[in-house]
Amino acid sequence: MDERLDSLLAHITSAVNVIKSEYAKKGHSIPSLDSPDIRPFDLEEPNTTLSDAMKTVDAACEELVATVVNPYRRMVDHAYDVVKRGCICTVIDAKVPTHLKDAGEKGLPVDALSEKTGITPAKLSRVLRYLATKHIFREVEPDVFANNRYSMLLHEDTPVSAGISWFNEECGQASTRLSEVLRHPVYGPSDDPWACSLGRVFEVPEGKSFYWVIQGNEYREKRFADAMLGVTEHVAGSYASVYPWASLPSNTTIIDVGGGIGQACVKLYKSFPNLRFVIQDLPGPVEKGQKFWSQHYPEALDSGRVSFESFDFFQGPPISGAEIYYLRLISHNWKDADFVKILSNVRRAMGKHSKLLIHDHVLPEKTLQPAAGGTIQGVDPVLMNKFGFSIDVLMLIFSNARERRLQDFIDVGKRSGLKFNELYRTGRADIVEFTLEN
Ligand SMILES: C[S@@+](CC[C@H](N)C(=O)[O-])C[C@H]1O[C@@H](n2cnc3c(N)ncnc32)[C@H](O)[C@@H]1O
Repeated sequence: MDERLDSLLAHITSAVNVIKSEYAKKGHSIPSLDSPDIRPFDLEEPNTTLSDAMKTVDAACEELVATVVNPYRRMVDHAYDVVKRGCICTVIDAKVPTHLKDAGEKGLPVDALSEKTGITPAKLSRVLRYLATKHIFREVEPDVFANNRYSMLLHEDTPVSAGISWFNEECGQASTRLSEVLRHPVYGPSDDPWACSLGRVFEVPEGKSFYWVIQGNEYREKRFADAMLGVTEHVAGSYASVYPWASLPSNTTIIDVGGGIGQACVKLYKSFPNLRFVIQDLPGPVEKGQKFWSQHYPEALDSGRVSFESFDFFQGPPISGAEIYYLRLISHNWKDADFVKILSNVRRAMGKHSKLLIHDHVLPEKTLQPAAGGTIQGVDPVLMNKFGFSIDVLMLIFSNARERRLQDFIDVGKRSGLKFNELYRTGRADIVEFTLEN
């Protein structure tokens, strides 16, 4: 056991040195937790070296803690996650990070925050103090709180806050039903989206999915679109730099299938003038997407480089004959049979030279086997293989679907008449490229 502990400590030290040197290349040190300012790598795409080092620290510290602390205490700590969830919901709903923004590093006394939020000072103080112990907010002096690097992400203007609010409310409620649903004689064995935990919480009718819950509900639809803006960027990895977008010919058209409000296209639009984009989704997201782009990038719509078109990927193919069909974070929402329907519809639109890109988590074949990739020297492959499993279970809760291994993607591709071409590792969700089988 001592050997494993020594190895974990060595991995942590070496990975932290990699992180320090990546910041140093940008002329910075690793930002202090107290700083609410935006720092390098907060917004830009992480490179794979940095993201592998961060993953290593994350997984190694978790294993280290699990090894050395009292298991009883640790298990109870896991149960205390419900406390964290309740407190995070409270500060988002009461807009605490927004109220603290102008107060800067000095922060605000809890009495002043109480006036703004309507929450009793003594109770608000306990919520904020607990979160401060988890490095979300800072207690500057007794009963005076300030934003820090983490609480700033919960500010109402950040898409991350919409994502967390969505996670906490819709997925949070659904997760409390997981045990009951998995043991239910009808819902348990089913792999239909309506029969999952979230489906049962929101009474989704047979044949429908989570998207039925939000369709036409202005608040839920907008929050989901905003959530995807922040959450999907976080899981997308270095997709703009890893895939050879720049080498695609001028005027290459990307069809972003189920592209929401076109969030994945923003970065590509800004970085690659050779690309044009058609974002296809259900009517609600399409309408919100048109609004979003006309507000932030009107020239994209005016020039015709970005356009929107409603469609239902179960009912028919997207626009035909484009060079690239791009499906980001679509596959993990659907069971194999449904995903094959979607892919088969996309295949009908593809030409001889079209490529189809599935951008989603690619799970390791086995968690306890060396991962493919791992770009930092001395990286422990077993530590690197721990990621992707929380979102896999989230998909079970959310839609009875799952994350897939590379072989699973190759199999569903084959069933849809598609041939696997190449895997592009991005450090988070990866890109799997297919072409037509014949
Ligand atoms: C998890 S989101 C991913 C959005 C976007 N691709 C991204 O990566 O940010 C799934 C998207 O699939 C869309 N979608 C769900 N059902 C659909 C359907 N039947 N036809 C077309 N789009 C659909 C949703 O509206 C949503 O925008």
